[in-house]
Amino acid sequence: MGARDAARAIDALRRGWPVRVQAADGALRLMAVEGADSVTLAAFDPGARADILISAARAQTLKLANQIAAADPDMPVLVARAPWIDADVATAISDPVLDLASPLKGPFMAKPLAAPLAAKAALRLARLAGILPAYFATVDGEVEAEVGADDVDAYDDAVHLDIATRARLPVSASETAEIVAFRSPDEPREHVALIVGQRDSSPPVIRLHSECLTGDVLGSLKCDCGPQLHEALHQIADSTWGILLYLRQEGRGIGLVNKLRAYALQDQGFDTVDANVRLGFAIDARDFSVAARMLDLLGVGEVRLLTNNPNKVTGLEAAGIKVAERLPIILPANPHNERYLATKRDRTGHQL
Ligand SMILES: Nc1nc2c(ncn2[C@@H]2O[C@H](COP(=O)(O)OP(=O)(O)OP(=O)(O)O)[C@@H](O)[C@H]2O)c(=O)[nH]1
Ligand SMILES: [Zn+2]
Repeated sequence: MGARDAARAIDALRRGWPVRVQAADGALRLMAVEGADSVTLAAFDPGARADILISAARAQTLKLANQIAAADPDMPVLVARAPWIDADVATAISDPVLDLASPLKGPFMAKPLAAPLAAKAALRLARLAGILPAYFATVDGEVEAEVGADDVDAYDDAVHLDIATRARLPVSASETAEIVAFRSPDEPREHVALIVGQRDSSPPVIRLHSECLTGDVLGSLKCDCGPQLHEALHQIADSTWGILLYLRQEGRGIGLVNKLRAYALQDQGFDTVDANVRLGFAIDARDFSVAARMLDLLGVGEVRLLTNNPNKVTGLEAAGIKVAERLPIILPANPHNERYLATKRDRTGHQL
């Protein structure tokens, strides 16, 4: 059933219920380590035999990666269950934020993965669910939801997006603005576009803004999102016409809770790139084809893009939108986001 199965599996995982992930090479029965306690773990795995599936990056931190000679550096790793590994120890194995507070005891043993494709799909599913990429893993037993590796990919597919509704929305940057909401039958995040000014045949000034609750709403000084959002709206309002696409890609696509985990790691000295990697995620998990699909639905094929991020330009172009011009959007740093901006410049290719 495609994305619908992925949606059910995501819902189950977030509730701490077991799911089965199937791929061409086999299946895994899984329960998220996040939120598991002795009661739910005993129900999932009465014999206390479930192993623990973690990301390659986490295995590396735990010095487990070289126990298994994997040709693929992104291959998840299965940590063999030992009698002393309970829900708390499994949480410590999974969550790098706890490393300073509770140094890991070990020794941990990695064991071969019987279904590597299923394991990889399980980690993709964790990102979509916004949970830590770590599971208790068995093969047999009851589950709440079953999902195939292809279903996981279908869930992320922007093609099913459609315009749900539109309305006039005067905003402080411009009284001539219209909001357009987009919906996908497959997943609940609702992206929106704010069209500002009088549409004509010239390419609009566009900003792709990825959601940042802390910056956009709370005025966080750790990033540049809030000021960029307002600056973008004003630059768009000063142009003939333009569109702000507000994309529900919190935390560069890892979700709010995982972004806040990344912040906790930044409090311990890691930068924004290393924090993501340490959690077991890609440096940037966003897919800008969703923005291209939104522009498509708005009948826009060519844009002038407000960004410092070359990946946004290539992402849009790869999805068929012509980027006639890149317009920089640079704002003064503050003492709290200086390092973040420097990391974007030095490690993720932002042109700052
Ligand atoms: N994972 C993670 N996400 C972060 C962190 N700081 C900010 N973000 C997220 O990063 C995204 C910032 O998005 P944008 O400003 O649209 O993109 P950008 O890649 O900085 O590119 P620009 O167009 O040049 O601003 C938002 O989704 C934020 O929630 C962090 O330390 N870790
Ligand atoms: Zn931000």
